[in-house]
Amino acid sequence: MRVVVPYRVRDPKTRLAPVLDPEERVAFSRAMLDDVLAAVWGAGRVPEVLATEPLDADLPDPVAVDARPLTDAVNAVLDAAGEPVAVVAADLALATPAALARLFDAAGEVVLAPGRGGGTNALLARHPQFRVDYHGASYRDHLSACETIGAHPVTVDSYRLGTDVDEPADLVEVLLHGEGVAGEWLRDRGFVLAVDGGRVGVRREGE
Ligand SMILES: Nc1nc2c(ncn2[C@@H]2O[C@H](COP(=O)(O)OP(=O)(O)OP(=O)(O)O)[C@@H](O)[C@H]2O)c(=O)[nH]1
Ligand SMILES: C[C@H](OP(=O)(O)O)C(=O)O
Repeated sequence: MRVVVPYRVRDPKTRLAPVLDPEERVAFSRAMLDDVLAAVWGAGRVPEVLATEPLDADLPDPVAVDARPLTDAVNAVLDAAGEPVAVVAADLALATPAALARLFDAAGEVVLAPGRGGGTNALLARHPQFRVDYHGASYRDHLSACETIGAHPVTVDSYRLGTDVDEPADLVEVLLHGEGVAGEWLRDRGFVLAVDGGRVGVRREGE
């Protein structure tokens, strides 16, 4: 089984622009990538980064470069793989080896780990005809794709795999549940939990 981690190098995490400047979004995105890669290694697998352009820093992991949009780049891997392929998003800052093992070890022709808001945060394609269709309600689209090819989808119900960091509100989860460098990165830059009555958010000290 291969494990592919797609990663958008330039101008990542634009939905975090309200709280991070462009340079910070690059650095935070990279911290989350490092956490995901460490979790894949910890699960006993070798992660293959699928980057939109060459990464400027050396990585112990194989890096392939494909500038095509996410869906096309991942489907090109599936077209050529000839073996099961897991795809794990690089913004799963809560991913742990144990959480990923639930995906990697799950039985099924197509295993899906949905994210909040309808996305597909991670998947494992064993069925040779399965192809991805990311963005929008991709989880629903992937279920439909399974029906079209006659594959039985299995869903991994995981809080850690279900938490992709897209919006400022998601930073709460990283501060509370992250076990890697992304949480440290936020704390080092003054991000703290802000509890106001029944609401939990984040604020940046000094702001
Ligand atoms: N290889 C590749 N990876 C991508 C591409 N778009 C997104 N990704 C990665 O896929 C994961 C989920 O995508 P998004 O949540 O949309 O990440 P993003 O595009 O940086 O975030 P936004 O700018 O807020 O949409 C992230 O880890 C991205 O790095 C792409 O076009 N190619
Ligand atoms: C990869 C994509 O992420 P989103 O754009 O939904 O955050 C998806 O989950 O389909």
